[in-house]
Amino acid sequence: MNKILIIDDDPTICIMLQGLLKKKGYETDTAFSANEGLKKFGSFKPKLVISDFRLPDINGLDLLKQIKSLNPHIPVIIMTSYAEIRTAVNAIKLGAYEYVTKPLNPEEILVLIKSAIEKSKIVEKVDKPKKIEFIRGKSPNSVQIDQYISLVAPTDMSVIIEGESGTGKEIVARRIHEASARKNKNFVAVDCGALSNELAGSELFGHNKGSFTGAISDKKGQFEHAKGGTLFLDEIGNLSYEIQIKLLRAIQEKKIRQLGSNDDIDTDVRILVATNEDLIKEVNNSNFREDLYHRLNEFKISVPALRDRKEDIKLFADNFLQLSNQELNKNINEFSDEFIQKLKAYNWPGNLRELRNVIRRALLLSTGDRVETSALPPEILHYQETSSIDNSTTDLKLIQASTEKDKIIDTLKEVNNNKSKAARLLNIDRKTLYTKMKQYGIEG
Ligand SMILES: Nc1ncnc2c1ncn2[C@@H]1O[C@H](COP(=O)(O)OP(=O)(O)OP(=O)(O)O)[C@@H](O)[C@H]1O
Repeated sequence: MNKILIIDDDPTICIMLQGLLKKKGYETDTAFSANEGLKKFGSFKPKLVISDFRLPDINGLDLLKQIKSLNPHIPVIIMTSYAEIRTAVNAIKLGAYEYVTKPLNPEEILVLIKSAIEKSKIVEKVDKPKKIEFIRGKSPNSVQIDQYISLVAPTDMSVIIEGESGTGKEIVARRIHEASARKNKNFVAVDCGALSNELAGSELFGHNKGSFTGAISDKKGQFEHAKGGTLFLDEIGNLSYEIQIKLLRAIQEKKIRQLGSNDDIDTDVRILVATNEDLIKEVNNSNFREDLYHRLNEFKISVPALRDRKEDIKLFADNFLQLSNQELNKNINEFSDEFIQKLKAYNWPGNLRELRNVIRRALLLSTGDRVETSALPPEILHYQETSSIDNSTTDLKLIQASTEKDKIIDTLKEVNNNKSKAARLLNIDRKTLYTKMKQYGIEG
């Protein structure tokens, strides 16, 4: 039976989820704090964790990091409020499987849990990739990505795929693999964002029994699993300098060495990497090796943010509606015009992942034969009024506030939410930064 650990300090949520999951045949356990959750993680050995973001002791992101360092393959679903969507996006960068917004929708949870557990079984077995539903956009940006994919796929070139979280970088990588001569071999995706130094070495290159505490048996690395196929390294900027050196050697010499071994193993993999940082900046800051950067940068694809391809929103929304209809066994086939207008007005910090989630949830909440704006979360429904300013406004104070807010959000993103760094770059003190974040409703 599949075991699920629920972590939330709100007993009502725990009881609700426990009841729901038990009915569907899952075995569950609950914890009311992160520390209790970590303890139960060791003893209960769940197949999936669903955790609140706001916990009384450790915040959800730190808990996620700790869980991932114990088991990088475990799917973790983070529960959050809509106002915390940027944090949810960060959770995805750190390897969370998905986020769900409160109030929880039971059907949404069940659909996510089912697909997360199925997907984690695929990872365990390192199966052939599942056929993916890639939606081609029509905007000039999207058309160009498609052209780049067709151009680079048949070659064996390494590719850097850059773009914000949720823009579809992994899907682009899978598409490159599927259009390449390696398509009948494995596509192996490794989330480097969630790996500690030691784990990264063993995950990528494998290890021999006894090479470090906890290495109880020999283990093949993902390089070997991807033999003949494609290795996709997500969040590449997160790898330590030491691992970067090993990776460079693996690419240059086509040889790897398992941790604790003196023997070389030949490799034949195509490397695709993704990043949502500016890798050049990381090279200039000496966080990323320049030689590795140039090796990887044989070709670069920049996947645009959804807000920069708004012409595609209707197309993506229609496709996600069809997918959600299948997933949820529903049959609602259109949106009201106002619904689409609201989608176009919003700024989509979580990009396509957020759009897909919003559509799935809207479908769940819809009872008529059309999806109406009432099924939108308040953040999107009221976006124009609260979060952005009309281009035609002449109110200088409003313009100044909006620019300031955007600058703070961008800077925080740039420095991975490090408040001290952000304050320094913005030339204000930390206290002022916190006051402004509170004033503009920016989640930290
Ligand atoms: N072109 C596309 N066609 C269909 N679905 C897409 C497309 N691009 C993105 N998506 C959807 O958005 C979700 C996020 O995509 P993906 O995981 O590839 O993004 P990412 O940029 O790799 O995210 P992260 O930076 O968080 O790893 C996918 O699960 C998929 O549902």
